[in-house]
Amino acid sequence: MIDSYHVQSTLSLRPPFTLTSILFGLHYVYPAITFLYYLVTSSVAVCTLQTRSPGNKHIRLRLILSLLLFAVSTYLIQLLNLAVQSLISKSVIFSQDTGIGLLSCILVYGVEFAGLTNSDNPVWYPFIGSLWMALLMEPIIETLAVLTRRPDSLTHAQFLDIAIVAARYLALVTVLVIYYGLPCGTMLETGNEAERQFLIPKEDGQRQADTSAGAQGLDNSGYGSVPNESTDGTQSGDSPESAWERRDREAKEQMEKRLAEQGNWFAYTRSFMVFFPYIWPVNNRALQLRAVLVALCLLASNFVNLLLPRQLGIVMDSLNMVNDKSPWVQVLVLAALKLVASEAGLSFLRYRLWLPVELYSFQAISTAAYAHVLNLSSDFHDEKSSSDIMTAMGAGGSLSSMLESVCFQAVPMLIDMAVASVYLSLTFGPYEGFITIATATLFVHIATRMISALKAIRRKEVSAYFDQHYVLQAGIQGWSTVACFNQIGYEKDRYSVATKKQVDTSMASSLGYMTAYAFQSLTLLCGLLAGLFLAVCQVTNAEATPGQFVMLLTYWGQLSGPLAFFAGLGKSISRDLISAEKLLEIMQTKPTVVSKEGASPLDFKGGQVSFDHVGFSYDKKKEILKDVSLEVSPGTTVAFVGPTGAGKSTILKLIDRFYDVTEGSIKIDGQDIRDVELSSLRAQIGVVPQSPIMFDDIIMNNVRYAKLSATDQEVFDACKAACIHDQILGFTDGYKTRVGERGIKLSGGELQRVAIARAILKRPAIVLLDEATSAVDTDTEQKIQEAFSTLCKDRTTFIVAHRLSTIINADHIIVIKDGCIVEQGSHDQLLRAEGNYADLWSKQVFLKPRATDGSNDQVVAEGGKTLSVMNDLTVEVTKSELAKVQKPTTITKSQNISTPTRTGDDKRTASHVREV
Ligand SMILES: Nc1ncnc2c1ncn2[C@@H]1O[C@H](COP(=O)(O)OP(=O)(O)OP(=O)(O)O)[C@@H](O)[C@H]1O
Repeated sequence: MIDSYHVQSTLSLRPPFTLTSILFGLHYVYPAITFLYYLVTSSVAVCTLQTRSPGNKHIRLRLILSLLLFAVSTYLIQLLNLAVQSLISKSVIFSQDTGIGLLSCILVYGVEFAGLTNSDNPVWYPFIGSLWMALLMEPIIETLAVLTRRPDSLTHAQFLDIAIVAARYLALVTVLVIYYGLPCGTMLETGNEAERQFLIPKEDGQRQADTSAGAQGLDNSGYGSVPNESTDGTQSGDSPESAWERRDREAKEQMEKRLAEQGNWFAYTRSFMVFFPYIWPVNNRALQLRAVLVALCLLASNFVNLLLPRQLGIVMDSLNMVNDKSPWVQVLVLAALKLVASEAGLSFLRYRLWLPVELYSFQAISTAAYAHVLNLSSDFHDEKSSSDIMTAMGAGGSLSSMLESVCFQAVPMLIDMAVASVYLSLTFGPYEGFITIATATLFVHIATRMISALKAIRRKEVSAYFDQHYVLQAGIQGWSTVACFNQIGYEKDRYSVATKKQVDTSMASSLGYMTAYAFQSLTLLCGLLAGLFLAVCQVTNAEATPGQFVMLLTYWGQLSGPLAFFAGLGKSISRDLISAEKLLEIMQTKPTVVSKEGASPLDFKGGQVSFDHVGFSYDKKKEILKDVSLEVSPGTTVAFVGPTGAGKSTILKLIDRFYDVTEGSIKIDGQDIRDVELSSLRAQIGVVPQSPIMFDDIIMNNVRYAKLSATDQEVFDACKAACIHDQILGFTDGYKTRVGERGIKLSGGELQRVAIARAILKRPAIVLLDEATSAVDTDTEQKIQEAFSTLCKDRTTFIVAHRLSTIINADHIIVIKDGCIVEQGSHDQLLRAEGNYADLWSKQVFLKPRATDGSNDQVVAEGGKTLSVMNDLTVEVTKSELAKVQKPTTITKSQNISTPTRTGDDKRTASHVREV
C-alpha cells in the first residue's frame, strides 16, 4: 500500500515537460536557490567577520524593513486570494507546487527579514542578491502562471493576483533604489569620540572601570571594605570582577584580538590545528581504524533512525490489516531495530570503539600541556597564577568535546533531519516536507534568539556562583586570619549575601530557560499540529494509511532533540573555543630560557664564575642590575649584602638561568651559560631559596627529591648535616610525617633546614644560598654553618645573607646597592673602608639593657647607660668586631641601641634601631 502510494504521489508530482512543468520546477527551485544563496553568502559574511565591521547600518533601514515586510505579506495575500477563489469555486484551483512556492517564499523572505532586523551591522549583499533574484524570477513565474491559468479560475481573482505581484515588484524595486541611492553609512551621524560616550556607563564600562581601579591598586575586593548593600540586603551590582570573570574576559579579548588579526574564522580555527596531533591519533593505525568504524556506526544509526518510525507504521498497519504482513514478525523486526538503536546496541558499540580514541586525546593533550608548562620559563610563571594555568590546562577537554559535538552529534543529526524531511515529503507529499523544514527553521530561530536573550541572566548566574564559591573558599582557606581578627560574623554575612545572590540569579535563569523551553515546545507543537492535520486529511481521503500517521508522529518526536541541539550548537562551540583559547595561548608561548640548538653539556672544571658587565631587567623597563662585573675563583665563597630590593637574589637567579641576562654575560669555567645545555647547568647547581617550598608529601620524599636515587641513609646523613635529623625523629611519624601544602606544617626554621638537607643531598658543584638561615635560631645557625662548611667545601658558593656570622666567613663580600656593586673586598677591608658595608655592619651590632645577673658583655653607650651586646656571634667575636667599628662612647643617640628582631626587614637592615 505504502509503496503504491509513493509511486502515485511521486508520479503526480511530475507533469509532462510543458510550460506547466517549467512553472512547477520554478516554484520549487526559485525559493530553494534563493535560500541557498542567502545561507551561503551570510555564512561567508559571518566567517570573514564582515558582520563585525561598523558602518553597515543603512540610514533608511526602517523603510527597507517595512517594504520587505510588505513584500513578505504579499505572498500571504496571494495565498489567501487563491484560497478564497478555491472556496468560491468549491474546488482547489491552484496546484500543490503553487502553494508550496508561495509558502516557501514567505519562509525565505521571512528569514531574511528576521536576519536584517536582528543584525547590528547587517551585511547587505546576501539580501540584495536575493532581491535581484526575485526581480528576475517574479515576472517569469507570474507570466507562466497567467499562461497556464486553469480555465475555471476567476478572472477578477487573476487580476488581483497580478496586482499583488506588481505591488510586490514595486516594493522590491523601491528597496533597491533606496539601497543604491543612499549608500550605507553616508548619512549616519558619526559625532566625535566624546559625544559618543554613554552618559551612564554600560555594564562593560563599569567592569572596565573596576578593572583599571584594580590595576591601580584600588581593588575593591571586599576584604577590608564594607559590602555595598542595597536596601533589600543584596549586594549591589558593582561587585568587583571575579577571577572567573577576569579569565573569561581575558580569553574573549584574546580571541577577538586573534580573530581580528587572522581576518576570518577559517584562519582563526586553523590556528587550533596545533592540537590536531593530540586529538587525532596520527601515528596509531589501530585507533584511526576505530574512528572510521565509529563513523560507520553513526551512519548505521542514521539508517536505523529512519527505519524505526517506518517500522512502527508497518506494525500499526499490519494490526489494522491495512497490509498483509504478519504483526508478529513485524513486531519482532521492530524489537530488533529498537535493540540496535538502544544503548545496548549501536550506542554501546560506538562508545566502546570510541573510548580509547577519546582517552588517547585526553592523555596526549594533558601530557603535552603539562610538559609545555613545566618547560616554560620563570617570566611566564611569574605572570600567571597557578589557578589560571590549571584552568587553561583543563580546557583540553573542550577541544575534544567540540570535535565530538560537531562530528558525532551535529553531522548525524543534520543527516537525520534531511532524511526525515525528504522521507516525509515522499510519503505525505511536499506540504509535509515544507511543514517540517519551516518548523525546524522557526524553532532554531526562536531558540537562538532566546539563548542570546538569556545570555545576560546566565552570566549573572555564573558570576554569582563563582562569587559564592570564592567567599566560601577564602573563608575556609583564610580561617586563621578570620578567627584572629574575630571576623567570623562578617564572613558569615558575606557568605549569606553571596548565597542569596546566587539563589536569586539561579531562579531568574531557571525561569528564563523554562520559558524558552515552553516557547520551543509550542513552536514544535504548532508544526506538529499542522503536519497532523495534513496527515489526517490524507488518511481520511485514503491517500495515506494510519500506520503512516503513526510514523509521522514518531518522526516528530525524534525531531525535538536534534533541533534543541542545533539551537545551542553555535553557543557551545564558541564557549569551547574560548576555553581552548586559553590553552592555545599557553601552547603558543615559547620559553624564553632554553638550551640553544645543539648546545653541549657544561664542561665543569672547578667552578670559576665570572660576570661580565651584566645588566638585567625583569620587565625590560626597570633596570634591576647594572653593569655588574665580578670574578669568582673556584671553590671560594662570595657573600652579597646590601639593602632589601637591591638585586642580590636576582644575581643568584641569573646564575642558574631562571632568567637570562639582558646585557653582558655570565660564564662558568669560561663557558657562557647561555651556550650550554640548560639541564647540565642546573645539575651542577644546588639552591637553598629564600622561601623554600615543599610538596605535600612525607619529609623523606621531600628531601629525596634532590636525588631520586638516594638511599634512606643518604637522606638521614643530609638531614643530620642540616641539623634537622633529631627534630624530624621527634615528629609523630618521623620521616613519614606529611609536611602539608607548601610545607605549612613545618616552622620557618624547620622548613629552611629541610631545604638545606635537600641541597646537601644533591652535592652540587656550585651552591646558591639565598638567606638560607634567616629563620633559624643562633645555636642552630652555628650548627648549620658547620654543615655549610662541609657542603661548600671546595665548591663555589654564592650567599645572600644579612647575618654577621654568615657574611664574616665569606672569602669575598660584595655590597649591592640599586643593582650596582658599590663595594667589594674582605670583611676587614670593607670595615676599614668605612663605607656602606661598615655602616650596615655597625647597625647589626645589637645592644640591650644589662642583664641583672651581669651575665652579658657590657658596653657603655652615650649618656653612660650600661648595655649588653646582643648578636648572633660569640661574645669574643662580637667584642673584637665591635671594637673594629665603633667605640661604645661614639654610638649616637639615633642608632645607639638596637634589639635583634627575628623577622622582617628590620632584622635585615636594622636601620631603625631602638632601645629595649
Ligand atoms: N619576578 C620578578 N618580576 C619583577 N620584578 C621582580 C621580580 N623579582 C624581584 N623583582 C624586583 O627586583 C628587585 C630586586 O629584587 P631581589 O629579590 O633581587 O632583591 P634582594 O636584594 O634580594 O632583596 P631582599 O634582600 O629583600 O631579598 C626588587 O625591586 C623586586 O621588586
